Amino acid sequence: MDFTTEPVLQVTNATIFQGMDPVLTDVDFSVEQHEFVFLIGRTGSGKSSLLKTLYADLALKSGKVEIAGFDLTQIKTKEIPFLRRKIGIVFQDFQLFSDRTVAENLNFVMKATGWKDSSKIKARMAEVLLLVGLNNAASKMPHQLSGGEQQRVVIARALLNEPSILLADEPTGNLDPDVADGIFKLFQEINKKGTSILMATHNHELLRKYPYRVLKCENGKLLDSKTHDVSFGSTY
Ligand SMILES: Nc1ncnc2c1ncn2[C@@H]1O[C@H](COP(=O)(O)OP(=O)(O)OP(=O)(O)O)[C@@H](O)[C@H]1O
Repeated sequence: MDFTTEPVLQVTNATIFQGMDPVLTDVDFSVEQHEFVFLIGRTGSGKSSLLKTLYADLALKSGKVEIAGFDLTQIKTKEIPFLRRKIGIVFQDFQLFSDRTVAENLNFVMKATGWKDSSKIKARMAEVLLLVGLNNAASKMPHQLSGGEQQRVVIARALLNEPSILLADEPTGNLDPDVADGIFKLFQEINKKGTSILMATHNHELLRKYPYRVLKCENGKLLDSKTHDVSFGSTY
């Protein structure tokens, strides 16, 4: 557990690029430890591009980003796996291997992130599966699980290394409303235990129901509900 009061994420005067094209300019915001923040905006407005920049999938070419103790202006390719140990990622592009059991999926990530002791691996695996309410799923194949259960495994996987922040891109996107609600509540529980969450969503219901801070991508800028009047009516 980190007892400092530094923000877990600080973005200063950054430009977010896709190739040569700037998607968002003058991006300035920080996320404090324990904060839950929604990221909204129309399709194509730059939410995924911003999140991808934060976990160093897109290069930071301009401005400064400090996240989970890493400075992305200075980060070297070989350091990126260490960064990703401290950031939990729940993204459409980070799906489960369909030909491996849940335990094998988790084991793969643990091995890739430096876990060696098999009893510790087993214990941590059991812990994260319990946390997401799937204590009996270790030996199941992904196709034996519902969409919501698979998403819970993805979340369990993101939690393996006790990240200080979770980045989630539309984590409830393809789920029935009831199942989506359960997944959202799981994010809230994780947040209450101390992990910051930055979640991109198009789900108006969530925004209306939960008055968390909102960052909105609009016209190439990032608006912050802390300092702007951010609308999230049906028009975005
Ligand atoms: N791989 C890519 N190569 C080039 N341009 C891209 C790529 N991915 C996205 N873009 C462009 O970058 C801009 C921002 O897209 P991005 O995916 O970040 O938006 P988004 O807000 O996440 O959208 P959505 O809500 O549909 O997921 C768009 O103009 C998009 O066409």
